[in-house]
Amino acid sequence: MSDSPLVYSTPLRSRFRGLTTRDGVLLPGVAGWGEFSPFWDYDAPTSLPWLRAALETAERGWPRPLRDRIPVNVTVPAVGPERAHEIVTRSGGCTTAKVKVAERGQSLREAQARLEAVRDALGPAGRIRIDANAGWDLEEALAALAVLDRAAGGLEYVEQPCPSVADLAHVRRAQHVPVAADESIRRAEDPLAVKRAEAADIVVLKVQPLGGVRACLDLAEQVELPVVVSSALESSFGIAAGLALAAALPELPHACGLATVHLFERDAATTPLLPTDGTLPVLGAGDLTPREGLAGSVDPDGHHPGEVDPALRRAWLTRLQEVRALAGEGRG
Ligand SMILES: O=C(O)CCC(=O)c1ccccc1C(=O)O
Ligand SMILES: [Mg+2]
Repeated sequence: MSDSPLVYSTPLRSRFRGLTTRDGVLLPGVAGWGEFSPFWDYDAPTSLPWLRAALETAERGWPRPLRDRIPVNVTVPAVGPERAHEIVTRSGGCTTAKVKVAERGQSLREAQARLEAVRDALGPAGRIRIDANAGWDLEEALAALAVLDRAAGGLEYVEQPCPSVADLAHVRRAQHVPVAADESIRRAEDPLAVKRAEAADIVVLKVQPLGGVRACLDLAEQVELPVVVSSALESSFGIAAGLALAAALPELPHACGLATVHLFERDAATTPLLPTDGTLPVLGAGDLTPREGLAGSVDPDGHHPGEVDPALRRAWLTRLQEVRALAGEGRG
């Protein structure tokens, strides 16, 4: 195993979270390669749990799994109905779809058409959940949910309809679609506020933003609500950590949001974690191998003709150093 960090970078097949590319670092360790890929708009303190998660994977590995395959949802970005239909049809057998709604600059009609297309592709037995990424106020959420629940032929749940915990609680009481909390957990000072306010039926947990598999297991135990493990739009290395969490949870009643590697044009691993029969396999921390292209072989002139822009590679190594320095302070 190489002993220096590797940087990956890939175009996305569809715009996602306003992004058209995704990149990150793989950190080597005795247990395997850990992914560190905080979004570029996150500062060093916000990126600290992401580093803890990467170091857990690289140095310690993961707790013992209780299951060996994890049911996953196909993730449908805020695309047009034809593309949405195609994504679901080519999902690798997923019977649950998670559809992005409340996209800035789009109308409710566009979300409605997307949901109709997804229902058509899934058939009547499929499950459909939506993610509004906190894009609605309370009034908009209630109006949109009535329309979208009908367009989807029934919703499994709505993820983060509104920004505030108080509004999540209100949405939950005012209509029948169950509510899942995402940003209210991973971006909150106090992730247990959701539980105290009875603001959600389900919590979405993400390994990197929440500081690792073990930190998420602790949180799941405290919050006492069903968990859906989801991706932070990571390469297969980050996804494998999510699968390890899903595999270690005492109960897993819902499909997880870990089938996002299809959104990458190039994964960072030699064997991408794409679903078959609607599930992904649970791996060990050392089971994935970085693709050759990431290393960027050094030619005799000292140039790096690898696929990753040298300036991007330097930017990641600088960022890694910054967050590592912060982690060191915390310990001292
Ligand atoms: O849950 C999924 O199916 C995919 C993951 C996903 O939607 C996501 C990916 C990156 C950043 C935020 C989110 C989100 O759930 O809001
Ligand atoms: Mg979400």
